[in-house]
Amino acid sequence: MTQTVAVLGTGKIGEALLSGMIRAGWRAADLLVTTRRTERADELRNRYGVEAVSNAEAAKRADTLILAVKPQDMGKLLDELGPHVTADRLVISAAAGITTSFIEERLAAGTPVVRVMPNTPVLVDEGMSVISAGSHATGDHVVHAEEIFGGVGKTLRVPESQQDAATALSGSGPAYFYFLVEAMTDAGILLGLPRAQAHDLIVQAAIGAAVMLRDSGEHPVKLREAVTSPAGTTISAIRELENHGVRAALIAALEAARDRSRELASGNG
Ligand SMILES: NC(=O)C1=CN([C@@H]2O[C@H](COP(=O)(O)OP(=O)(O)OC[C@H]3O[C@@H](n4cnc5c(N)ncnc54)[C@H](O)[C@@H]3O)[C@@H](O)[C@H]2O)C=CC1
Ligand SMILES: O=C(O)[C@@H]1CCC=N1
Repeated sequence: MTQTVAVLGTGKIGEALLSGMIRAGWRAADLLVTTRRTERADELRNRYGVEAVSNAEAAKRADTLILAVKPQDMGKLLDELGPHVTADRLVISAAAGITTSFIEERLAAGTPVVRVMPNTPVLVDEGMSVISAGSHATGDHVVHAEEIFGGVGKTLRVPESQQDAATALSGSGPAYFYFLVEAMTDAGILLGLPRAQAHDLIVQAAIGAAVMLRDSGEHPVKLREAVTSPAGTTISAIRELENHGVRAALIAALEAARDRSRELASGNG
């Protein structure tokens, strides 16, 4: 049976997902998008050949609705969708913080809702999407969400109580690595390297380290120890990282992201 999937609120993550679904073999004819601005709708139509419709139209025509608006816009979107979404639709939310119960309360009784926290590497099919079922979602609904998000990376099921933590680690995760690359590139410049060269060296170190983390099966401590020669360069750097509390800073940063995700649950921001 052909399934129609609509992305509601096709901004950064909505478009990343849409482009990934098309790469994964979804037909543009089976995809719908909604946007707030008509210029954005035209852009998406031209770029992907998908039809842009109103939220109400998407609710009528699509079997699966992926809500990709900001948490602060979710209440308004659900007010708009409420009268049009029947309980035979599957609603998937990608919004940080917003709980499945927040959505269930605003839609027809019994509507299945699945909460997913993806991240931007879905753009290169290396995404991580963390998935939780709401109270009316069945195993089949979760499998359907896994089919959609699994086309653009890995998926992981967690209880919804862990979603705010997963958002801090994985949803926001890529930003921390970009931040590190940016800071390390600055260090390269301080040490006298041209910016472009410093950037390339750090990016390749990051890719090499990431592939080793993924493929070697070794604990990160072991991998770090293999780089850290006695009385060598690496240990001098590690001592400075510890002196400056980088480990504690990262723990505090991720805790703050988790707390912010909890705050967003109200939909008020
Ligand atoms: N950017 C990221 O890395 C990730 C974002 N998310 C979640 O995805 C959601 C969207 O985030 P971004 O894509 O970064 O934001 P964004 O601002 O780029 O996209 C949101 C889009 O929704 C549109 N929109 C708002 N209200 C609408 C309505 N009533 N009807 C139709 N369109 C509407 C906006 O015009 C905008 O284009 C957020 O809830 C965020 O928590 C989740 C994982 C990762
Ligand atoms: O920063 C945010 O709120 C969104 C959710 C996870 C990544 N970006």
